[in-house]
Amino acid sequence: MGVVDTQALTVQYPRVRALDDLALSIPIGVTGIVGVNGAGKSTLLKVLLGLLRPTAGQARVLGLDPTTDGARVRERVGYMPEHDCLPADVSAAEFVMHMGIMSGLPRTVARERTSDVLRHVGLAEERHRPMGGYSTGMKQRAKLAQAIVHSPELVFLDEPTNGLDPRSRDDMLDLIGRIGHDFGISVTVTSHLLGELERTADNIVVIDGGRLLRASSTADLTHTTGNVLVEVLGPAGCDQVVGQALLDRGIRAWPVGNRIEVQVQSPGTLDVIRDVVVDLGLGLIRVQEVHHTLEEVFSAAGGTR
Ligand SMILES: Nc1ncnc2c1ncn2[C@@H]1O[C@H](COP(=O)(O)OP(=O)(O)OP(=O)(O)O)[C@@H](O)[C@H]1O
Repeated sequence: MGVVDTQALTVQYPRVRALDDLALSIPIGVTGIVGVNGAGKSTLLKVLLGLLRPTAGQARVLGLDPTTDGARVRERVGYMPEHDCLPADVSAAEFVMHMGIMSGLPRTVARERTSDVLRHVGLAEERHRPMGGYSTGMKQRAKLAQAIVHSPELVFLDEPTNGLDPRSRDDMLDLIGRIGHDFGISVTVTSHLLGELERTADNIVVIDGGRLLRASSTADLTHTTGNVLVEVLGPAGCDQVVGQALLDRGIRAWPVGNRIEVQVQSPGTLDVIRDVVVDLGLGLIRVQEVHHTLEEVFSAAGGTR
C-alpha cells in the first residue's frame, strides 16, 4: 500500500471531467505529480484532503478514506495550497503558530515548532514582519512552513514554485528535497513543468485530462541512452580529431559543444575510446553516461497533450 492509493477516481464538474477513472499508487518518498494546467492536479489534492467529494471511485490516504475521515487525514497530512492565501497584516511567526495550534499542537509546542520550521525554510530573520511585505519566494516559504508545522507524515505541495524566479525556484526545490529526504516526510508535489521535478522527486506521476499517463521511478524514466560524453585534454580542435578517429573505426560519434557524444555499441567501445585518446597523445578527462531528460522522454512519446 502506498501513502496514497486511488481507484477509478472521477470528479465531474458541471462542464468538465477533472479526474477520469484515475488509478494510482504513490509510494513513500518524494513524488512529483506533473501535468499541464487543467490536468486535474489541484482537484486530486482536494479530494485526497477530503475537501471535495469525488463523483465516483475511491481514494485512500495513509490508509484512511478522505470522504469519511477527512479530519483525521488532515491531522496527519500537511497542505500547501497553490494560490496566495496569507493574511497580509499577520507575521509568519503568528500565522504558522496559529496553524500549528489549529492542527492540535499545544501552545508551547506550537511556538517551538514554529521557530524550528521557520528556520528550516529560511525565514528566521523575517518571521516577525507582516507577510504583506514579503516577496513571492518568502510567501511560498511561509506557506510551506505552515504545511509542516505539525510534523505531518505526508505533505501535499500544490505548485510550490509558481511565480518564482529561477534562483528561488532552485532554492525551493532543494528545500522540498530536504523535507522529503532529511525529515522523513513523504512529499507529493505538483508542477506543470515536466523537467522541474526530475532532480527532486524519487517518483513521477504524469496526469493528462484527469487520466494517468505514466507513473514510474524517476530513475527508470530517465534511464541511460546508451551513449557516453567524452571530454579530452589537448590542443584546440582535439575533440574533432578524436571524433574522426572513432568514426574511422566504425563507431558513431558526434560533437556536443567541446565534447564528443559516442554511441556505445558494445562494452569494447569504451576500450576503443581510451585507446584512440592515448594513441593521439591526448588526455582523457571524463567519460560520462548520457541520461534522457523527462522532457525528451515525453516529447518522444508525443508530449503530455
Ligand atoms: N470548482 C470548479 N468548478 C468547475 N470546474 C473546475 C473547478 N475547479 C477546476 N475546474 C476545472 O477542472 C479542470 C481541472 O482543474 P485543476 O485545477 O484540478 O487542474 P490543475 O492541473 O491543478 O491545473 P492548474 O495548475 O491550472 O490549477 C480544469 O478544466 C478546471 O477548469
